[in-house]
Amino acid sequence: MATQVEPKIAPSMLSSDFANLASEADRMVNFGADWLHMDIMDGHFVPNLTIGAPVIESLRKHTKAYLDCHLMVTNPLDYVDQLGKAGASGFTFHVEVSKDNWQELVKRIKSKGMRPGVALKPGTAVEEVYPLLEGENPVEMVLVMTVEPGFGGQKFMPDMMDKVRTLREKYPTLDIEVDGGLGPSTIDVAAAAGANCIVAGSSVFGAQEPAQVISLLRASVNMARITG
Ligand SMILES: O=C(CO)[C@H](O)[C@H](O)COP(=O)(O)O
Ligand SMILES: [Fe+2]
Repeated sequence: MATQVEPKIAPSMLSSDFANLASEADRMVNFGADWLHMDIMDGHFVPNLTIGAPVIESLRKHTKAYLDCHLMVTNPLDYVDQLGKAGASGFTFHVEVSKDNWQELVKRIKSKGMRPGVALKPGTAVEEVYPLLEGENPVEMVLVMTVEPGFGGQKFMPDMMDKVRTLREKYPTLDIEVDGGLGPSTIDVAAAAGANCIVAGSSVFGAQEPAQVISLLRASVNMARITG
């Protein structure tokens, strides 16, 4: 369906060469990335361990880019202050671990100058995020996982598009992000469902011409916005 929201193409730095993170970030911005997607994992919420606030702080010294942080951690509240200080731009926590404290989380995220978002795993019903969009202090983005969180390079789950469609119908101006298995062969269904923020790791970093993939992803979102 047609959307008024702008496309945001966010290469996932999980697929970058972590030993050269600053130059990888520059390369993606020069290729046309709007955001850089930073996957923060604690080895507990997901069976993988990646980066945390010290790496965000180091990267922030080298780039002005919007750092779209996806927190795959069991205790997101513990990360708010350090990530705010480190220079994160967006802070997206998982609904599965924040049912009891999301209001406090959102307030703290905003008070640290970051943009709050909520993510949901493939097995989580879309209705779970409604309260976070309707309260006094709503989140500003919903991230619909299209793979099980934890690793890059997995297969896109088309069944998740029902969640995207439902959210887009209910919230026409909401930023809806899809994450996992997005690339030239899967973008059209995600864009048609109403996703506007597109995370892509292996399809961008593994491409011969990453700039072409980024521009194709953007074109697909724009086309869906026009044709609805
Ligand atoms: O959150 C993630 C994994 O948990 C990543 O952002 C995601 O998997 C991106 O990688 P790819 O595009 O290769 O699937
Ligand atoms: Fe992610």
